[in-house]
Amino acid sequence: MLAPAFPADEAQRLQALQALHLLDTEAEERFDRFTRLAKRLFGVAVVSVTLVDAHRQWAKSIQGIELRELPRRVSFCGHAILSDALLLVPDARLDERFADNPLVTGEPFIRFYAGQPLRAPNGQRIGTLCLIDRDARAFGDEDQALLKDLALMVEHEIALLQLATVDELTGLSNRRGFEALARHALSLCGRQQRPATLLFFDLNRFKAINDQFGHAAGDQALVAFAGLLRKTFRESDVVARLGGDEFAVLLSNAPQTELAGALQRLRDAVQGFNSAQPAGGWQLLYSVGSAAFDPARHANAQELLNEADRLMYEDKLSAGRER
Ligand SMILES: Nc1nc2c(ncn2[C@@H]2O[C@H](COP(=O)(O)OP(=O)(O)OP(=O)(O)O)[C@@H](O)[C@H]2O)c(=O)[nH]1
Repeated sequence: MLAPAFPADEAQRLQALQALHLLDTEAEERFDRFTRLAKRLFGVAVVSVTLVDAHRQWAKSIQGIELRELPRRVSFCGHAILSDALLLVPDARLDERFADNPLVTGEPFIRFYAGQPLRAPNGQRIGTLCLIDRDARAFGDEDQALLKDLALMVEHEIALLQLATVDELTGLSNRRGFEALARHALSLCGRQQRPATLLFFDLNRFKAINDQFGHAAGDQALVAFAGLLRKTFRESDVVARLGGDEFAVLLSNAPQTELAGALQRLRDAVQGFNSAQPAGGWQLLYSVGSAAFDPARHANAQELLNEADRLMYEDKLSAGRER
């Protein structure tokens, strides 16, 4: 058996995959309708929209078998993402890469495999739309063209999803993206009894930046603040622009001590940014409210958000009084 190689740009590939926030999410009709359709069109045993993660492949949508996750080592799709072309294996027993693969010699006894790579909006190959069957079979030009078309439609769906959940200006999650990710993170923290904290940020005197320096400068300030948030918090924290000059960060599994450290790092980073601004230029100022998640008090992410918003407002009032 030949374990799949790692693409030369694996780090960027994984980054593109993670930015989509699709891994370990619930099944969704928008993808299931494609796998159902493909299963009917091609008459194969299994169809999957598979994502190839660092050490595993994970199915966002799968029909025909309950097998959501497999080690990347034995993955057919791991091979398919190494090129833009369809990977066609008419009979796995006759292919030295797969003949003694445990998925061929044992359950589910794969014989036929066809995997069309799926690309993220930035072009990185993140997974496949793939067909699997327990019988060897031919797959002619027409079938190949049809599978490619379906894969393009799945890519389109992924791009739409990204448009709907990502803030175009800053590249952070937007409010809708934040709500989906926060729901997921909070239910995990609730179940595992791990702490989670929500930070609500609002820029101070932001309107003045727009008024004095123009809208483009206002946009730059939003992008700069987003960059500082991203740099300060962990990859696993949810960082979002909720709208206008409002931002939120959800830290999961972070004890209060770590929170204080992160807030201090942000203050330092913002101060560093401001002192590097030209004299007479605009400055980044912000207020922040922090609310610890308590499943007994917060029924959902919105209630946690409301509390953090209220505390942010108190912070803003006291900053105003100081001025
Ligand atoms: N440049 C730019 N401005 C925006 C964008 N979205 C919202 N705004 C502006 O952001 C401003 C937000 O207003 P406020 O929240 O009152 O701003 P503020 O001056 O920070 O007020 P305080 O929070 O009380 O200090 C409004 O003038 C909006 O027009 C954007 O994407 N780009």
